[in-house]
Amino acid sequence: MPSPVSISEARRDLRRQLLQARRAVDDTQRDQLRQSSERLARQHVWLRRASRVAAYLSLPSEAPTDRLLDTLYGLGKQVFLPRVVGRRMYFVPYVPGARMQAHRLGMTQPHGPRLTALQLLDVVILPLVGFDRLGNRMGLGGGFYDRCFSSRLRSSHWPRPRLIGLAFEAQAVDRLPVEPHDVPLDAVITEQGITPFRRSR
Ligand SMILES: Nc1nc2c(c(=O)[nH]1)N(C=O)[C@@H](CNc1ccc(C(=O)N[C@@H](CCC(=O)O)C(=O)O)cc1)CN2
Ligand SMILES: Nc1ncnc2c1ncn2[C@@H]1O[C@H](COP(=O)(O)OP(=O)(O)OP(=O)(O)O)[C@@H](O)[C@H]1O
Repeated sequence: MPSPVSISEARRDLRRQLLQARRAVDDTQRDQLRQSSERLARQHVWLRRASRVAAYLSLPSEAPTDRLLDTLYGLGKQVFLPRVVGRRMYFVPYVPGARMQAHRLGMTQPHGPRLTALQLLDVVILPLVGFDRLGNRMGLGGGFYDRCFSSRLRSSHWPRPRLIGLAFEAQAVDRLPVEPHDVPLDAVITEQGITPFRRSR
């Protein structure tokens, strides 16, 4: 059994490799992911039935959300974006064209009223650094999504929100080393389509 220190070290090494793989993705794959996410926003039952969906404003190397945000908004859904303040993350409404605030690491974040109950969200689209075939995820290492959805680890039944990662196939690995606080995904969307994970079907 590896010690917790070696798990977090293994995650750090893997994070570095996966960030490199993400930066190497070409424009064709980026466009394929834009198309795939738009199609799924229109057709997949979890998104079709959703009224409130949270996503994120993508950084240049991340899985792009521009088309997805436009599509969801155009379909009349209430769309939300994450806002990080200190160690906490919460969600505020997405308003196209609204002024954003510069944040660390080149991220921008919206202002706005905070959504108080996370169960009001039907779907959350998460940015990923990597994911594995069991639905484990890796982010930038801030633990923001893990802390936000940590109560999910203690409940056997959690219908909402569905947690869907958005990533390129190049970000997939067979198995990620996981720590007890890591909150798994219900599905991942890549340029090849959507893959639901077993416990969520
Ligand atoms: N586009 C996008 N938006 C996003 C995320 C994301 O991954 N992508 N997030 C996904 O989480 C949240 C913001 N995540 C952040 C993650 C790290 C740091 C940061 O400043 N990290 C420090 C070290 C952190 C520490 O050690 O505590 C740094 O790298 O200098 C800031 C925001 C919400 N919005
Ligand atoms: N529920 C929690 N309570 C307290 N600390 C937590 C919790 N979840 C994660 N953390 C802390 O956050 C840090 C991030 O760990 P991890 O490598 O899992 O990040 P990540 O999954 O890549 O990040 P993110 O969730 O932002 O995408 C760790 O140092 C961990 O101790």
